[in-house]
Amino acid sequence: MSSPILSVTNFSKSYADAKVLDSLNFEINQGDIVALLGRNGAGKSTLLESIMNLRNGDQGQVLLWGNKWDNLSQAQREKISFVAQETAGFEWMKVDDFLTYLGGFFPSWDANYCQKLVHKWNLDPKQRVGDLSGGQSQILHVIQALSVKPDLMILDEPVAHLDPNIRRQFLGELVELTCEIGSTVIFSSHIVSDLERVANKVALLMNGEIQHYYDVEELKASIAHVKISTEAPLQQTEEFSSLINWTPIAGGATATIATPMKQTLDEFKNNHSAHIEIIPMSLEDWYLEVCHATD
Ligand SMILES: Nc1ncnc2c1ncn2[C@@H]1O[C@H](COP(=O)(O)OP(=O)(O)OP(=O)(O)O)[C@@H](O)[C@H]1O
Repeated sequence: MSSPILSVTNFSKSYADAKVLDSLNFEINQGDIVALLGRNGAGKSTLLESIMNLRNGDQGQVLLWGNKWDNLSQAQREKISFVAQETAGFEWMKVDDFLTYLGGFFPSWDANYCQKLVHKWNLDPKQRVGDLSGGQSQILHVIQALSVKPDLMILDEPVAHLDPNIRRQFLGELVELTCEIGSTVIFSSHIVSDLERVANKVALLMNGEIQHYYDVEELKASIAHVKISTEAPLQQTEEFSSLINWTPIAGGATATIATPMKQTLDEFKNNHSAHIEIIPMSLEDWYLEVCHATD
């Protein structure tokens, strides 16, 4: 088994009296593309910035390649890309000068790839960084992150301002990069449909902890809505484990389930003379249901 690239152990972080991260545990292996989900204010940026050593925790530790940040080698640090949610600075520089300047800090910088992305995503190399729109500025920082050809990429809502076309192209670049050089990626996003396209893991941050951490394909295969038709309203039964919700209706019940349930459903059908309809569910539906269940 490969050892984790990132391991966060028992990590807590408060701002004044408000505990945002609460004894959080989290690991990422090489080559994973992890989508970090959570409501506004859940603490996603705090977690990503803590991983980047931009925030001090109250307790616990963050290890990258088994080392605390201070013990990382220069070579390891140079292979980490970070795009913050808010980016500012270098407003006076032209796009191409800005990228050339930053590229100088990273030995693995791929200038040809960088130029290709600038062209592909229609940035004007001679435009001033300060004059870029919100979306263009995000593209610029995403290009910077990709051009490092990093081992580890940490992206805080990298696609929030991108139009759907560029969003899809960017997500494609992420996948290519992980295939090409084995990059590991963690990105936060509110666009759940995107994660189905690229992420192989999904982590849901709630109440200061990673409360759900799944392999995306396994999760997709195990979640479903079920509509159970019986003669009378049906109260929740013990037969179903891992229920996300259960609603009795006039002729039976509707439920959302979260584990492979073929055998349970068959047994239930026989025991209760019920008709069961299984309706596939998107990850977005799953996310909304899980959040709703905790309201
Ligand atoms: N520097 C700070 N000082 C005080 N409180 C802060 C600070 N930074 C963040 N917070 C608070 O911590 C909580 C978590 O914020 P954070 O930005 O990490 O959440 P998030 O999940 O990234 O949110 P969003 O999805 O809205 O970007 C919020 O309640 C926020 O107001």
